[in-house]
Amino acid sequence: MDEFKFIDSITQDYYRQGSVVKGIGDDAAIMRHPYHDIVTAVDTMVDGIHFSKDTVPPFYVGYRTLAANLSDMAAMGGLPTAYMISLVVPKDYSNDELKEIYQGMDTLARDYHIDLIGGDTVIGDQLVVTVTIFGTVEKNRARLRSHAKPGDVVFVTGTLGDSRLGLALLLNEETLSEDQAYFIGRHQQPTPRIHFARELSSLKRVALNDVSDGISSEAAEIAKASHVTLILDDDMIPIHERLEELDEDKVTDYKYNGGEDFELIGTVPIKDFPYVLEAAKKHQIKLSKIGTVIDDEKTNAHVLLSKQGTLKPLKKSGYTHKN
Ligand SMILES: Nc1ncnc2c1ncn2[C@@H]1O[C@H](COP(=O)(O)OP(=O)(O)OP(=O)(O)O)[C@@H](O)[C@H]1O
Ligand SMILES: Cc1ncc(C[n+]2csc(CCOP(=O)(O)O)c2C)c(N)n1
Ligand SMILES: [Mg+2]
Ligand SMILES: [Mg+2]
Ligand SMILES: [Mg+2]
Repeated sequence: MDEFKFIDSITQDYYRQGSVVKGIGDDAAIMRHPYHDIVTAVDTMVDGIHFSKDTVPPFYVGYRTLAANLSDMAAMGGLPTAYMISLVVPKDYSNDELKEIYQGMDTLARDYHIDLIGGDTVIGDQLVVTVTIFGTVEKNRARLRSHAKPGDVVFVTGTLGDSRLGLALLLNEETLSEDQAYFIGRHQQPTPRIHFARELSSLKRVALNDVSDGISSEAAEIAKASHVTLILDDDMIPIHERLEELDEDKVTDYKYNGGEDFELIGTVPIKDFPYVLEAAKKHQIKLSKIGTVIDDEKTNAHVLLSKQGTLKPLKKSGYTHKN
C-alpha cells in the first residue's frame, strides 16, 4: 500500500452534500457555512515513524503534532479556532509524560489563541497522537493546491532541509561544530506559518501547500492539482549556510526530500509577488522566489528542475507511507 494510491482509491466520485467546497485532495477540507467557510484537517503522529524516544521528548511530541496540523490550516489560509486530540497510550507510559504532551500542545495553542474542545483516549501498544484542527476562512479565499496558473511566481518560506538535518543530528547520523540547537529546534518545534498566510487574505488567488514530505512532492501536488508545470531553479532553493557544509548528494536530498520543515510553498500572479514579499517581511520570515509556473501541454512533467543550464524532471521523492 502506498498512501497516495490508497487515498485515490477511496476518494468519492462526487460529494452528496452541496456544502463540501473541497473534500479529499488538499491540506484540509473546506465546508460552506452561511458567514464563512469552515476548514478542518486531521494529522496523526506515531511512535517509531514520526518520532522516537531518541528524537522527540513528550512535550515536543505534543507541540509538533499540533504544529503539523496548524501548518495544514496555514496552507489553506485559514484562521484556527479549536482542536481535538485522540490518543493511543501505551500501558507503560507515565502520567507525567502524558501531561507533558498536553503541555506541549497547550504552549502552541496559547500562541494561536485556540481551544482544546474534545478527543478520545485508548490504551494500546504504541503511542499515537492524532489532532483535528478546526478553523475558518473567508468565502472563496481558501488557498487550494489547484489555484496555480501559468505565469505565476513560485515561492517558499524559510529554509529547507533544516528539520531533516535536526533529525540526523538527533539520530547521530551527522555532527556539526555549530548551530546544533537550531536544527534540533527546527525538528522538534516547527513554526506553522499561520500569520503569514493570513496576511495574504486580501489576495484573490494564491496556491499553497505546506512542506511535510519535501518540496519535490509538494511542488508536484500543486502542479498535478492545477494541471500546470512548475519550473524550480536549483540555485534559488533557500538553505541554511550550515547545510552547504554537507556532501552535495545529502544537501540535494535534504532540501528536496527532507520534509517536516512545515514551511509553505506557493504560487501567486507575478503582480502580487511584491505584496507577498512585504507580508513575509512584516512577519519576519524569509521568503524566496524559487521558480515559475508554465503550461503543462508540452512538458509531460509536473516539476522541472533547472540546474547548471539543464532542465530535467524532478522526481516526486518526498516521504511516502508504504508497506
Ligand atoms: N485514510 C484517509 N481517508 C480519507 N482521506 C484521507 C486519508 N488519508 C488522507 N486523506 C486525505 O487525502 C488528502 C491528502 O492527505 P495528506 O495526508 O497527503 O495531506 P497533508 O495533510 O497535507 O499531508 P501530511 O500527512 O504530510 O500532513 C487530504 O485531503 C486528506 O484529508
Ligand atoms: C524517528 C523518525 N524517523 C523518520 C522521520 C522522518 N519522517 C517521518 S514521517 C515523515 C513525513 C511526514 O509524515 P506525514 O506525511 O505523516 O505527515 C518524515 C520525513 C521522523 N520524523 N522521525
Ligand atoms: Mg499538508
Ligand atoms: Mg496533514
Ligand atoms: Mg498524511
